[in-house]
Amino acid sequence: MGDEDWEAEINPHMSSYVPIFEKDRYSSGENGDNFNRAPASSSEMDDGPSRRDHFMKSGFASGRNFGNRDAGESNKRDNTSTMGGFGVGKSFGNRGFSNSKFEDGDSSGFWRESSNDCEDNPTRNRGFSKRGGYRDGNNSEASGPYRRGGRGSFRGCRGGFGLGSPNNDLDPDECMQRTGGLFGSRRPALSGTGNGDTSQSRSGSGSERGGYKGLNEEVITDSGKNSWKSEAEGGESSDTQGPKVTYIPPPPPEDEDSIFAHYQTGINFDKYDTILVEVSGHDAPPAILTFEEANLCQTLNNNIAKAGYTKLTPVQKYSIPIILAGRDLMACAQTGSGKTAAFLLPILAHMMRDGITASRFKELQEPECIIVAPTRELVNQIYLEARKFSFGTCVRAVVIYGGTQLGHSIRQIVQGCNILCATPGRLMDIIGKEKIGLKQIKYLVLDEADRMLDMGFGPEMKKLISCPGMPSKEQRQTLMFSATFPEEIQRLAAEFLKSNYLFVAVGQVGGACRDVQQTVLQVGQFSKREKLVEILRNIGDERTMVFVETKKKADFIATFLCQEKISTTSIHGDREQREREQALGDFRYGKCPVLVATSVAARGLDIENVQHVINFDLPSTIDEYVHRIGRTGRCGNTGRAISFFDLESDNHLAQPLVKVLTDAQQDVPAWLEEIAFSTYIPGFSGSTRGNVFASVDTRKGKSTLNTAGFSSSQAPNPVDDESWD
Ligand SMILES: Nc1ncnc2c1ncn2[C@@H]1O[C@H](COP(=O)(O)OP(=O)(O)OP(=O)(O)O)[C@@H](O)[C@H]1O
Repeated sequence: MGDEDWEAEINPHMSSYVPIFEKDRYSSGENGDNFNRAPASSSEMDDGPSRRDHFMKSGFASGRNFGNRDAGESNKRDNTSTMGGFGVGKSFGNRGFSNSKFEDGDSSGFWRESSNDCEDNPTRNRGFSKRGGYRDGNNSEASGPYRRGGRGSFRGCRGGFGLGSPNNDLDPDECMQRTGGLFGSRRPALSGTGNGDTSQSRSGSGSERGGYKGLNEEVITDSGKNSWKSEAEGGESSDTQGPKVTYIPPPPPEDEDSIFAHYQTGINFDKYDTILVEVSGHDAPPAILTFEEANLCQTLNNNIAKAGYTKLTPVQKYSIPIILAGRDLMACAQTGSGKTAAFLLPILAHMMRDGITASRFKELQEPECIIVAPTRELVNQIYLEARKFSFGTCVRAVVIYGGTQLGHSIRQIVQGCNILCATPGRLMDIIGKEKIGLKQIKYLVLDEADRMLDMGFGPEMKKLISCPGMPSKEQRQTLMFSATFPEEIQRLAAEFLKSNYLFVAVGQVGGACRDVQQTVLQVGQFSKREKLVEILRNIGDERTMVFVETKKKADFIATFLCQEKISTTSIHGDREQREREQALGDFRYGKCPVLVATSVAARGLDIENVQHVINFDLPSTIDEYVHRIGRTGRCGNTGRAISFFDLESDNHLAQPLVKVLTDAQQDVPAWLEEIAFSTYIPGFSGSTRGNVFASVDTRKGKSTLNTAGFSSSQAPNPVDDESWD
């Protein structure tokens, strides 16, 4: 089977640009292997692909203070149902006008996009350097960071995107020929093996390239034609097809300072305590209030202290004792509120208590814990957290994910593996290759569980739990975490969990983080770019993520911003893994303050000091919106989210958006309320687009009618998955 969301099934010659500095760096080694280092170390702790943000910085502290919003609300510690005062949202209709200064810009300066998703316009005053770099009409290659960002950052731009008219679109095949020619001479220099081909994002047929594809996800076949390809038709495990992926991610730094580097909690961290928590299910153990109460071993406590954790977040207060008590758990808590540690710490505590044998080299490893998550960067992040908290213990965490050399994954595993962090496709591959046995599994964790169980990954997860050797749900502990949990997905999840699982809801299930100041602007399609530039110029150098709906648009907008001399990089499923990690690194470490991303970057990524999220395109579901804006305002820090609402295409989101804004006590523009009312359907129970999140544990029966009068939520529309592959 294939890999995870990030896996692009896209023609090799349509992969994205490689920034100049990357090329320079890679080409300095004979095979670029100064970057693609083999995992030579035998250290048990030294494997793992990529870097993490290691800066110690004070949190972003500007923005609104919601200090008094939750006043009087408090956690209770009932065993079965613990309620506080959160979520007393205003019903919509009672909001005034937004004072936004960005209301509905005009269309001047608009530069019309082709409706052709391929966006491969050949030329119009645009030429490209041999390496695919963007040149403007004056033939002057952009310099500095702009040059880097602009280097062919728009895939279609290799054939010339820029100001091309919609009628000038290249046929995808032609585009690929062009780009193939351009990149043919470049790629060998990047190869770790000298085979001249490092592309991890090849279209559908590659052994590791295509990876997992959910139903209806876009695939561009070798012939260059888009096609819809089900997971059964190809994917990562088809080793015989296509060129091998050779990318070996660099190991993360191993010094203690780097391992424990963290950013500061923000001014609103203490306000987490005022959020309502509801625990449902029978015989829930009481919450703990301090780390000491968890009674963890000394090494774990030391690691917690070194990580800078002094106080539990609500999801940790409730989840840790539940997991320590051996219960299955479905937990839903707002973005950036510490769900990762909420499952890692008790699992590690159990492992330490049970005295697992130190891992050692073995051809077949039998980990005690498997953690799956939907994107490569997210599993890598979870791995780094696991490595941090298991520091100084004999527990060995390993990460494997698609887009990297399979042999590298195997080498990491055979050195010893207690906790395996994996994307689904690579995990299934490794299981198929009998490098991982499942008999010892005691903990199965689904992070971003609603995503892991939806129609994209659900079948893969079902396969996982039915793999030979996998202990039955009665025999293992299954833990699910997310910030959103649509009802339908909750029902599916029950199949994975013991019937007496507990459900923890911190705040409103699916609610947005209140530390994010949300603004919705009415901006028509043709005014978006101008508005974006205006906003980014106002923002200055503050770290900003710009979400767009498609991979191609991500490149397009990134290139456009580079033209505007705004240092930008991009991340999406069509980029090679090395490029994605480079882009994320450039963003994390401040080389590029703007990251244009598809929804692949919407979930889980914990990047320090992201101060703004801009939804250039609104996503098609409200849950996706909640995850996207959750890239800012993390861990008690404040952030801002600005969303462009296009009357032509976003009306379906008006109702749930008003609901989310209201619940998070944000201003709701009058025009948005009007649209919400005009599109209001009594008894509305959700559609595949623009649905409203569930508000309770589904075992309680019908979901609670929320303040806006809607009730249910559904799995993401398959169409949305374009940006996830
Ligand atoms: N108790 C704590 N004290 C201080 N920092 C914490 C604590 N718990 C978590 N953090 C930090 O908060 C940040 C966000 O945590 P994490 O990534 O686990 O959030 P999350 O709830 O999983 O978010 P998302 O829903 O976006 O995946 C991380 O940098 C983490 O190290």
